[in-house]
Amino acid sequence: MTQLVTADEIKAIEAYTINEAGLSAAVLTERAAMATLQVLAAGRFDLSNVLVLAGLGGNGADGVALARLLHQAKIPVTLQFVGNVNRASQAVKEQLHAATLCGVQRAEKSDFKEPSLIIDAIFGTGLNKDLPEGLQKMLKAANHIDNTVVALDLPTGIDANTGEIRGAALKAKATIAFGFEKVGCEKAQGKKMAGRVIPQDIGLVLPEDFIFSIQ
Ligand SMILES: NC(=O)C1=CN([C@@H]2O[C@H](COP(=O)(O)OP(=O)(O)OC[C@H]3O[C@@H](n4cnc5c(N)ncnc54)[C@H](O)[C@@H]3O)[C@@H](O)[C@H]2O)[C@H](O)CC1
Ligand SMILES: [K+]
Repeated sequence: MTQLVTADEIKAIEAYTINEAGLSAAVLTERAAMATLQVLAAGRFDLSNVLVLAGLGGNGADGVALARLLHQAKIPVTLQFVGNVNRASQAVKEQLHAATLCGVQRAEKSDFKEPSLIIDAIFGTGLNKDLPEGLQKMLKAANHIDNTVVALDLPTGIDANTGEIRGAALKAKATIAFGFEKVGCEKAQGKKMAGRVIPQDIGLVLPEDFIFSIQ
């Protein structure tokens, strides 16, 4: 059975990796994007027209980095932000700068029927309240369209600890879990919404005395 973690645990491990081991968040974001590219390129997904839906925090930064890597690998990809990019984190803005210089195409609004694959990089472990109404409507509409979604870290709208749906959640065919699978992907509606969970190592450093709360 794969090791499961809570949101607090993964945040503590990430903080230790950044603050003690000295690997920056940007390094971890790049590792997450590279690990995702590896999974996508393994042949199980139709990469003929990829749409990356990016949020404004760490999950979004992963998505923008992935869009850059897909573009550099000559895979057709479009990047669409969910939310006002002017309010994005510094990490997202830095990723967007690099992606733009590489020539990554932006979309303001997409028809969710068009893409061969949708990457959910909107919210991850930082989800802390119900999704905004407008986003709830968008996700519920997307769930009714026959498309393939791969979620980064967690399906957007799923609580990392309880697996509950926070207003709405985007149903994924697969979820790429960075470092360790979040326990919410095995609980309540999280299990159904996450699809096949694929844990991927991103080089996190565990404190030597670290004890997982879920054995
Ligand atoms: N921390 C690291 O070193 C790494 C993180 N990775 C990725 O980052 C996310 C976690 O990032 P975080 O910024 O903490 O949270 P989110 O991106 O999930 O959310 C962004 C931001 O949005 C706000 N927010 C939360 N809930 C809501 C809501 N319902 N409505 C509106 N806004 C909301 C809140 O301020 C959040 O901070 C993690 O999942 C990984 O994908 C890297 O992969 C590895 C390194
Ligand atoms: K996500």
